[in-house]
Amino acid sequence: MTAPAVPVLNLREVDVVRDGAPLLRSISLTVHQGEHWALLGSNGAGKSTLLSLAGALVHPTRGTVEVLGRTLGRVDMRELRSFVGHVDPRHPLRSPLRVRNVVLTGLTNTVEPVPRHRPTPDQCDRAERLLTTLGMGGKLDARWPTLSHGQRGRVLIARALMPLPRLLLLDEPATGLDLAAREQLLESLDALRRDHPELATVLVTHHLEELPASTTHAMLLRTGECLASGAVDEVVTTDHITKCFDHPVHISRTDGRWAARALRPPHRGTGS
Ligand SMILES: Nc1ncnc2c1ncn2[C@@H]1O[C@H](COP(=O)(O)OP(=O)(O)OP(=O)(O)O)[C@@H](O)[C@H]1O
Repeated sequence: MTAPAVPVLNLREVDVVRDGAPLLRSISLTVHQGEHWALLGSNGAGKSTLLSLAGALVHPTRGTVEVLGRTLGRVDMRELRSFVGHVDPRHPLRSPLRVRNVVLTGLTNTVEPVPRHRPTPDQCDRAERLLTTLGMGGKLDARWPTLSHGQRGRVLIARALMPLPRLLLLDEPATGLDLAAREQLLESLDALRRDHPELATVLVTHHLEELPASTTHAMLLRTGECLASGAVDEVVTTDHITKCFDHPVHISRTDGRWAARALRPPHRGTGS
């Protein structure tokens, strides 16, 4: 009998308190390889705080957080971080690096290339393959400042994947994208998940329309507490989302994708 795989991420009864304010309360979450979680909730619900725990950027105030089997507080957080892909849409690159070189900075986890670091031919091939999977194969030599927001987002995902992370964290990756760019990004994420079945991902968003069809699980956060968590079709329901956003909405799923529509109060006619 094989031993059960160690979860990629495991939070048990986690509280985060900052300046006396509870940001997360009693959160438990277990993510296994091959699972693709959506973290949903309104502004200030605690999604980014939870993602910071998963990315080994902050410690919990109470409870236990294990990232890739290592317990926060007992490991070198900086080293652990290098095994987690974290896509930050506010990537602070200013120089006109070529796309392939932006992706290679993922190996050193730096914004600019490290002067004496020479990637191997295998690593260069891998950067190209990732960019191709993400639909950027035609832009390998384009310069960073010339890319659109959507193209930058896809390059940053390839960059985060360079060190072969087992966990990829995506903080609102579709924010600010136009319709076509959003759809391309979501298709790229679906393709990535197909090509890397061992990868686990956690994606934060406010918008159900920004969930890739390959999403397998979801957690709903409301003012720092977990409202529902588990298989996506049991969690992303009209009832749960209405409670989560404190607003009456109707949720539908078509061809794998979700849509939310606000319910209006019944129209009162003026006649009779
Ligand atoms: N260092 C801090 N000290 C005090 N409060 C904080 C701190 N960091 C975040 N907060 C507060 O914690 C709450 C949760 O923040 P967080 O960024 O995790 O929410 P979020 O769900 O990601 O929100 P959004 O969707 O708006 O990005 C917010 O009310 C925020 O103002």
